[in-house]
Amino acid sequence: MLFQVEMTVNLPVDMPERAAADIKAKEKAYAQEIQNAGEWRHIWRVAGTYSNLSIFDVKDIDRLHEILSGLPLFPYMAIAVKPLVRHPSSVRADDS
Ligand SMILES: O=C(O)CC1=CCC(=O)O1
Repeated sequence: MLFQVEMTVNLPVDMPERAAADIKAKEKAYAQEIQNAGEWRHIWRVAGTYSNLSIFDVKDIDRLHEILSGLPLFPYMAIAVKPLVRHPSSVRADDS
């Protein structure tokens, strides 16, 4: 199943710089692991924001929730999920 996910990060203003750098490094490692596994298909920065737009390809919504709730930045993010289905006018042979 394909999902579009928008994540907006809101770190507390009083979070020490070192703690912020550490959590961002953990987030990157986790995100790259899921990308390499093929479940996190795209991640794009929304220009001018601290948000990303991502596409996930997972077996079900429970797996998506498992991934998202495991994000180190999860406690500091607003997340919006939209399920996607194939568009009848798409010229792509698959859903890549
Ligand atoms: O910086 C972000 O948009 C938050 C984030 C999600 C995965 C990642 O590596 O950073």
